[in-house]
Amino acid sequence: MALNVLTPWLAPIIWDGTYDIDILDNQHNSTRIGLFVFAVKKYIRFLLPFLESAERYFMVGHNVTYYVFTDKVNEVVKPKMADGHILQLHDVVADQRWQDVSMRRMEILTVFTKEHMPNEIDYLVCADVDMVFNDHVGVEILGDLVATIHPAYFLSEKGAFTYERRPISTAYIPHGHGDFYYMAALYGGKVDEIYKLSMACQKGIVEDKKKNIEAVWQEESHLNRYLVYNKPTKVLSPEYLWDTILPNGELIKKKRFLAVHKNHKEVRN
Ligand SMILES: CC(=O)N[C@H]1[C@@H](OP(=O)(O)OP(=O)(O)OC[C@H]2O[C@@H](n3ccc(=O)[nH]c3=O)[C@H](O)[C@@H]2O)O[C@H](CO)[C@H](O)[C@@H]1O
Ligand SMILES: [Mn+2]
Repeated sequence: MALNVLTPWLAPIIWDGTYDIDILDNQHNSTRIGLFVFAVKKYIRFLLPFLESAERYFMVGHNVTYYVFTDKVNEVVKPKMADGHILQLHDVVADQRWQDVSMRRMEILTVFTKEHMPNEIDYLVCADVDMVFNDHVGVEILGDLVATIHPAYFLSEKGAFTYERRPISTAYIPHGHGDFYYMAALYGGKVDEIYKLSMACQKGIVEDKKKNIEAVWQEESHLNRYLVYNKPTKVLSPEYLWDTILPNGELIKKKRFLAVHKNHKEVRN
């Protein structure tokens, strides 16, 4: 099985060994990078390990601003941070359903990528909080529009991708369309690109809600729909999103960003 390093539209797929970090670090010596994360309700428990692991592995030596959104600003324990790193804490409503918390991220992104972030950062990286950095994740992931291949589907036939297949949803992707199944737990890009992406996804989410439907994988379905018709300029291999319970781990030499195992029922209620 050959693992591709280039998409059919000639965007690089980033694996260990495809880039020289010294060259890239130099190119980005004044780049400002944001990391956007929600830690709402019980998910606050994941925040400190997430941030501590980010301090160890994420954009080391660069300017980083963490944008943390939580309903428990007063409970946040701040990690020890490197010089030039900033932690911004923002209040966000706690939706009852975990699906709504997860989708709320798109709405917040439409606001922040328009009003605050353009003056503060050049690139934004959006992540799930129930994750830990486990190896280097650096400026090699920066690009205009960047998405990560879902680690459960990197060897799958397109027909097996769990895109939204109901035409009534705005996230609908017809059979035969689409290139990869991307996971919403890590994506990013230039601030104005994430503004466009979040606007499109949020619009779709709202339209679906009006019709009383919810895409099969919530905002991940809308993200996939957007990326079928707006191709990412860089694609991250499953090195950048891995879960140790998955098969084919021997193909993934660097496991850079790992899912934390959780009891879904307990943590979501
Ligand atoms: C294997 C699997 O089932 N994957 C799906 C599941 O991912 P996950 O099981 O990874 O979703 P999740 O429970 O991590 O929720 C996504 C993120 O929303 C935030 N959050 C969520 C709930 C909450 O009470 N508080 C909070 O802060 C938090 O940043 C979290 O990491 O659901 C997502 C929701 O769209 C995607 O569809 C994923 O494909
Ligand atoms: Mn998650």
